[in-house]
Amino acid sequence: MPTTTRTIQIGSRKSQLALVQTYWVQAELQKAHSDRTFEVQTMSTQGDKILDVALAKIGDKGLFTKELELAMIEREVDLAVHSLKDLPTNLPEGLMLGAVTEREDPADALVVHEKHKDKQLDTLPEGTVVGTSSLRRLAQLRHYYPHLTFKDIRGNLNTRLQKLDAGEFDAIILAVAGLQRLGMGDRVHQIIDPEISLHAVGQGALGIECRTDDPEVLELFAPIIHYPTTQRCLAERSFLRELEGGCQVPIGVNTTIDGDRLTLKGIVASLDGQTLIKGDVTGDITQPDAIGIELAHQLKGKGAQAILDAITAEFRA
Ligand SMILES: NCc1[nH]cc(CCC(=O)O)c1CC(=O)O
Repeated sequence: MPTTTRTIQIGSRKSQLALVQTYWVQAELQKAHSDRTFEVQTMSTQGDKILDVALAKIGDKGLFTKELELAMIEREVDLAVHSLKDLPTNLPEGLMLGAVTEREDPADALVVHEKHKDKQLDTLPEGTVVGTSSLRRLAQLRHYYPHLTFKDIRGNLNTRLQKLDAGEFDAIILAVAGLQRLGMGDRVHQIIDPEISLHAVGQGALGIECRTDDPEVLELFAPIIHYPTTQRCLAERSFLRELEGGCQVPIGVNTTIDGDRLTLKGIVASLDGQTLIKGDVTGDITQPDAIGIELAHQLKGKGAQAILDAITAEFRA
């Protein structure tokens, strides 16, 4: 009689979005492995605690993941569910990206105050105040809509929506996926065309992090891994890693699959929105890392490094 089957502990941030995502993974794992028990443990991360400083200034590397990673290394939890976009491309020694689940729409959305409900990005009036904390969104939108005024906004999704509805902002930019997962898909006013703004690396996908030395846990992921999403996200993450950028640099991507070919489009933008360096690479879907590296080299050849160096210098100052 197997009376000592190990209970699998899942770590999660406490934000509403993190909890929805974690409970979804817990339920999927439970469905696939009815003989096992999965428990959720929640914890606050640095990124949840520091709310008064612009994200770009505190340096984002692992801001939302560090406490969870420590808990995994100390074996208090066995896996952690992240918005893949918040998971750094280089993980601590002993931890790995064990699974990527099926992606939601990875695009960004315009969400507007009621008074602008008949407007779109290109019809919002001069001086409209648009809230975003993402340099990537800022740089790309500034390029195409220089008449808009961009202002930093922090806090979880609900806080941001409250600030918008209270009139602190005329509009805000959020990930479509986050709104959909929280059952607020009706707040998506306009899905931003990838021709205007490329999304963040890993946006819309969940990444499950675990210990490299725990095959028992790794095996549990097989039924919830989504292969096309995984290959797309591995290419996106390889591109970002090669450019040595975190999620708070103006780097955007878009990936598509056609048969066994994967196309990765990428952009590196200057903060003022003046310079956009774009490119794309198509390769074999089984070689996502090589595709990402090739695109990074292509964009560096077109001047991307100078933009990234200037941004690093600005935020160190
Ligand atoms: N940086 C915060 C964050 N991390 C993941 C999401 C949304 C869901 C996702 O992209 O998977 C968001 C909010 C947002 O960017 O609007």
